[in-house]
Amino acid sequence: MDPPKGPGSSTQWALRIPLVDGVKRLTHLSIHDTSSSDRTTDKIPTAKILLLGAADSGKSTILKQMRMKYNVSFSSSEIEAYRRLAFDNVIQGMRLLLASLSSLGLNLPDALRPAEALIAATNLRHDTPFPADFSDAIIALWNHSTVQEARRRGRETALQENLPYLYANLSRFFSPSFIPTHRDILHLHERTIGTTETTLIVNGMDTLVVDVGGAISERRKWIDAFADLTVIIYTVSLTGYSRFLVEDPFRNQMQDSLLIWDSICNAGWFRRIPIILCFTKNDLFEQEIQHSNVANWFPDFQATAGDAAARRDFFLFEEEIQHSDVANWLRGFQAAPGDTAAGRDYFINRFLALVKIGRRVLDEDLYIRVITATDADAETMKEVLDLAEGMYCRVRILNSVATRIDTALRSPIH
Ligand SMILES: Nc1nc2c(ncn2[C@@H]2O[C@H](COP(=O)(O)OP(=O)(O)OP(=O)(O)O)[C@@H](O)[C@H]2O)c(=O)[nH]1
Ligand SMILES: [Mg+2]
Repeated sequence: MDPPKGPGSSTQWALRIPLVDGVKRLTHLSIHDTSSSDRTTDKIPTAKILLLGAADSGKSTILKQMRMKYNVSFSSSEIEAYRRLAFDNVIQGMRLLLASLSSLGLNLPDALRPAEALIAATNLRHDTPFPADFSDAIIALWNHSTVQEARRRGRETALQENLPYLYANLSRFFSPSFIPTHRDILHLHERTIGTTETTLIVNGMDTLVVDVGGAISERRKWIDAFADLTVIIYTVSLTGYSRFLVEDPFRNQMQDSLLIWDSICNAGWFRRIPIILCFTKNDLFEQEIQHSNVANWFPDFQATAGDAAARRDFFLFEEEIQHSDVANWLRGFQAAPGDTAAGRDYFINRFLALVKIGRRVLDEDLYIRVITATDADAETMKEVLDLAEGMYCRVRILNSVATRIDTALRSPIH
């Protein structure tokens, strides 16, 4: 019987040589590695999923969704850490807003100066509720028209995007009995430093999920996570088209993500590794595009109908995708400023255009999904997790083939 095709094909398996140290290995699973002494028939295989993408693109949020799906519950110390993170996100967000006022040519009225001073330097101590006297101060600041103007222009100052959610839930946060819900946890932001590894048990199989920090200074560490991959989820924030990097106020987030994608999608290293190209923040994008025209940032936005048709023709030439919904993604369009579908199509098209001819086939080793990563109930989010799970399962099937071959080789010949 032939081994299954795809990410677990025997050729690729044979090529899974460890390239760097520090992560769990799959080498003992190689069906070509019959000399390996530690290979036993009862070893449980490890699939490895890598979350890649620029900062703030939703990698850790997808990891949280995976933890929730596969019942890796949050410990009480993690919940407490998230509670304090909620406070930090609320206060830090307001401090950033206030700090941005002068660069935006705005002034805080004197009446709000005491409130500004109150929140200037505070952290929440372990197991203490949000300080009650902060509540009025922070609400007064948030509701003021100057602060709201700064929030609306937050893209100019790389302001965190979770503030509307946090401030809409403020009264609950200030309750002394506040415990963050899963939904809160999905909306909280903590920059990932270095690499985190989480093991999930998916259908009885260990699945290692590696989440990296997307900030520029973190990217040189990525290489340590590149060995033995089963699947990559590459995240792109759709709202990044009108925003700049926190570390570099002159670098557009979407352009930055396109640059990274260019090197990832065509890299020989990842040649046989399936990629789920995941466009996140669809909910925020739908709001953003209403008042921030894509063409202001990407001037060729209006003139892509011909390109879209050309890309579609190219992909449809691939035999495997007769049935695909690529046409939906890549149809020609007359883009209008607030046209959400046209905006999404445009960016998907920009990413596809970087895939070199013959490198990847849609719906076989390149999957494109648009999601709201903070929405655990959304079908699109569930679909991404199911898609990834399908890929771990292919590894499982391959391992059972490998195990059977191994058992056969070890059996005495009668
Ligand atoms: N509304 C909304 N917020 C999102 C979405 N995806 C991510 N976020 C929020 O964006 C912020 C950043 O998300 P993270 O998952 O921490 O981003 P990351 O890619 O891990 O960022 P780094 O660790 O810095 O590389 C968090 O506050 C998330 O809640 C989405 O689809 N919709
Ligand atoms: Mg992260």
